[in-house]
Amino acid sequence: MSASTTEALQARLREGAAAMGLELSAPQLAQLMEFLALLQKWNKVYNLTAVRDPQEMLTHHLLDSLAAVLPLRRHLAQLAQSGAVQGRGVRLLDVGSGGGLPGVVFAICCPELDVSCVDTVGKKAAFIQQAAVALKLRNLHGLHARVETLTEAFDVVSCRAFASLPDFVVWSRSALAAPHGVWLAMKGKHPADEIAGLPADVKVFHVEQLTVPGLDAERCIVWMQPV
Ligand SMILES: C[S@@+](CC[C@H](N)C(=O)[O-])C[C@H]1O[C@@H](n2cnc3c(N)ncnc32)[C@H](O)[C@@H]1O
Repeated sequence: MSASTTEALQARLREGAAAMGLELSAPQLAQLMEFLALLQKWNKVYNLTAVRDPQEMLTHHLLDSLAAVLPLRRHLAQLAQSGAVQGRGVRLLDVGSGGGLPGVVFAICCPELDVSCVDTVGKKAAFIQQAAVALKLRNLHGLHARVETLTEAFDVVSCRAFASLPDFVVWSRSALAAPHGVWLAMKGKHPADEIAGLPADVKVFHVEQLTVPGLDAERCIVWMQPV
């Protein structure tokens, strides 16, 4: 990327974050830009995303993932207040993370959170490990596994563009900490049919509309918990 392209992207990132009311430090903005460059550089090798244009990567991947950060920060604050995770850090599992979306963005924007990105494709998990080293993110880990095989307990289990809500919760249930664990599913338009197909012991407690600057599309988070 040329210096002028990088500058223009950086300005759009800063403006997008500000439009969402998201406070990011200068080092966090720099890490997000570096992550974008890594995605661009390694996409051909690792086949991380079908999106190739850096401008589009910024809106469709970075800003789209950033839209979930304020809701996530709010949930982390509630979790801390509840005392459910006293004496340890909060752990998040990003399922089918691919090139690290939204997991890497969460790890950058929430340094107190320990983020594991799981994917069945080994080279994608390897890319996450490589990104953790390059971006000096000690709170980021790449796991090469099928989510169904995980048994470690995570306080938040997220996904974006992964599977239907019923498949997501059934496949990742063994990785959700009881009783306080929640699922955070990033979706397009309100997925009423998928919600209707959820197992009876999973409750949707909030469908949160999101606005992504520069993206003319419906977005929401479906928050769920076991009952
Ligand atoms: C469409 S991609 C989405 C990637 C990323 N979350 C994003 O928003 O760009 C779905 C990813 O899920 C992974 N995947 C599919 N089944 C899986 C499973 N059972 N466990 C873990 N990862 C899985 C695939 O390898 C793929 O990388």
